[in-house]
Amino acid sequence: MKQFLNFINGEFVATGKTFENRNPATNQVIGLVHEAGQAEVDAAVAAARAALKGEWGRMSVVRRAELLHAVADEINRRFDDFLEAEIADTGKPRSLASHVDIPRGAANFKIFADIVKNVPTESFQMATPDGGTALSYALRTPLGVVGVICPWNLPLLLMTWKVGPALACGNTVIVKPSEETPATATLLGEVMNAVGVPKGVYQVLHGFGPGSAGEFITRHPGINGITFTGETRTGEAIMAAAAKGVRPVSFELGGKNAGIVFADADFEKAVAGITRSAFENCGQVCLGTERVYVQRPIFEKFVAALKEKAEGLKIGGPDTPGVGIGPLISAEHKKKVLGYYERARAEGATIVTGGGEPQLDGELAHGHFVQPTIWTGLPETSAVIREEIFGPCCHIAPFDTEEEAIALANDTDYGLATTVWTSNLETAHRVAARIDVGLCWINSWFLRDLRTAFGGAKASGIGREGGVHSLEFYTELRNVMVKL
Ligand SMILES: NC(=O)c1ccc[n+]([C@@H]2O[C@H](COP(=O)([O-])OP(=O)(O)OC[C@H]3O[C@@H](n4cnc5c(N)ncnc54)[C@H](O)[C@@H]3O)[C@@H](O)[C@H]2O)c1
Ligand SMILES: O=C/C=C/C=C(\O)C(=O)O
Repeated sequence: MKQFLNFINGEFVATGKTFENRNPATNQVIGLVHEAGQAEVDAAVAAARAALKGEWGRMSVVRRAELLHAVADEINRRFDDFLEAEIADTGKPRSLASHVDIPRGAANFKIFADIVKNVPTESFQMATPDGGTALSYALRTPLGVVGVICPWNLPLLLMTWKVGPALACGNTVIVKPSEETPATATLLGEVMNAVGVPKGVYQVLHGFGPGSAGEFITRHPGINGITFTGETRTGEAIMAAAAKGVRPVSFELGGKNAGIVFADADFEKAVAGITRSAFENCGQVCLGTERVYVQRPIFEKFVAALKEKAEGLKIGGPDTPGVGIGPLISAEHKKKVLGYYERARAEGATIVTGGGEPQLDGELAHGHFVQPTIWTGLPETSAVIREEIFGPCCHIAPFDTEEEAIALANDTDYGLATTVWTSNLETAHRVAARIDVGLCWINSWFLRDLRTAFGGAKASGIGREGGVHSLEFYTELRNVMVKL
């Protein structure tokens, strides 16, 4: 049985207190994960602190950048190892993991290795009251030891999206992968050792949230900042933990994203785009669309077209030929999603397609599969329209005017992402300027320029990461004033 060990101070550490890791496509146990306790967290914080005082803390930004490029190159050299690990942990289609998850795992190190070398800091000259002059300049210094708490939907991508800039800025990191997906974060420990990243710089502690490694990390006084991606309510708990010691937090949280399709949109592109945003990764993407608003003249045609697309998605495991949609991450999450399917039925939704479980056989018979599902006819107050489901489902409603579409899209506690489809650029820019989100895609979805600001407004997050924005969180900025 494969053992997923903690990675502390350059060593892989068993604790003997283990929990099962299962493949979501088969529900088979694929390994045992060694849960870290307070002692392991204390040891990791001490090692991270020592690394800051040692070779890593003295390292030039150019050398740090070289090491991060070497990490990216080693991920690419071991591409298949990371691919197999991610697929086993998530059950997602091989094509998705090989085109999105693993390539971004490497790219997230390269982009920040380059940014951190080339972004200047400010400097000013001033006339002083005594008739002299003064010069001020800014210095960026590392935040220190950063806690990185990760979700299970894009395990390597989302973990390295935080670790990349944190290390580029000279911090050390203690990573707590989701209990559902321990594999790629653990494998990255081998990469760090192989390329020569000093011990204690990158560490991995396995476990859960409350009463386990997650909480122990976020409450530890030796942690100087916390970056977290996960559910909004978890963010609230972590924010409370970070309050003691006034530690800064960077949050990427939940969403209930709208897709707005105007009658003048390129119809086929809009259908394809909403299909991806509703069903990719089995709907387990924070940026995904669970609320679709379609201008009335094309509403019926659009519903029929999305139904056809959803029913054309082949449900299966990572290597099922032509697979279009894989499993949900766990039996618990499947129960949650099916609960919403039932609530929609109970609230009188028109079930355009789906609403239940597919029948798969062989090794997939016990996987956590659900049908891609589309509803219409519910009021905006219904649970499936108010609450994040995080599954392959969406509700479609008609609208008449631009004003109405904006009001519908904004009527949510979340503010993460919107995707807008129109051929009128004036409409596109007007709508983008009035939607209360961190990310607005026009005639596209999940198109990513890593230099841009990424994050959510309202209950979807705190702060922005990406490009130079990551430096704002992962460094302290000191102003030095020199009297001349
Ligand atoms: N905004 C984004 O960029 C983004 C990206 C991916 C996922 N998400 C969100 O993440 C959620 C799905 O991921 P999930 O189910 O893993 O989220 P989750 O909040 O259940 O767990 C995320 C991580 O937090 C840990 N955790 C839980 N409680 C904790 C606590 N009290 N203290 C410290 N750590 C704790 C978990 O062990 C896990 O590692 C969805 O809501 C999705 O919208 C957001
Ligand atoms: O599920 C959420 C996806 C988040 C994606 C990113 O953070 C990214 O593309 O950098």
